[in-house]
Amino acid sequence: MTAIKICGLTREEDIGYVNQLKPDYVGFVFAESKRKVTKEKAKNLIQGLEKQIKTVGVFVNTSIEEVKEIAAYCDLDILQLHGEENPSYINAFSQKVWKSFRIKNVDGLKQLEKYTTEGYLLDTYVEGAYGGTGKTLDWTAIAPLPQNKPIILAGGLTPENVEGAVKILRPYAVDVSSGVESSGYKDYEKIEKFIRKVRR
Ligand SMILES: O=C(O)c1ccccc1N[C@@H]1O[C@H](COP(=O)(O)O)[C@@H](O)[C@H]1O
Repeated sequence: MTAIKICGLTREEDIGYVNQLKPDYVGFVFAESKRKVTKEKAKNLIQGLEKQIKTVGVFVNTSIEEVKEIAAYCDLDILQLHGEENPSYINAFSQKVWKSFRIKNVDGLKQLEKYTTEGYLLDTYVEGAYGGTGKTLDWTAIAPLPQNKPIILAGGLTPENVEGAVKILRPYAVDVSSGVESSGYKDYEKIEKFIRKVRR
């Protein structure tokens, strides 16, 4: 079954939503973003999270020392590196790493070959932005995905389009932030629908 990550949790309400709906992973953004949380806030939210839900910290070109400090402080399970981190950078951590790749077209998939990592996250290339844009990839243009790598599909997924994306690309996991928000906050109904569409 395709795993699900709900990214960009910022409030105690959000923790209540995911504890009920049980995605496999939830994400906390430590990079510059409208969803950015401090390590203290993230730790506090994580303390209220059901133990079976894995935690992912999202970082963009942060120093190794700072990522290590936040990961240990919040006891993160996975580090999602969403900037220009190079292949040697990702070997610095004891946690599992998901490296993000911003994809313009099928040629963008060549970047994955340079990295050996636990997960390969594909996000839509948007000029001047690192992620969380809500912009959708052209999935048919990048199909079929490399079968020898765990791919996490991200970028503009919504409760309406996720089923089609999974059918076309069969990723290991799907990752959503903007598509399950209303007025800038996580929306219970949208998260419920997103998870139902993936798992049915
Ligand atoms: O969510 C953010 O604000 C963010 C900021 C900087 C880097 C990554 C970010 N989020 C990740 O972006 C993708 C796509 O999100 P969306 O569904 O298109 O909004 C996803 O992997 C988020 O984890």
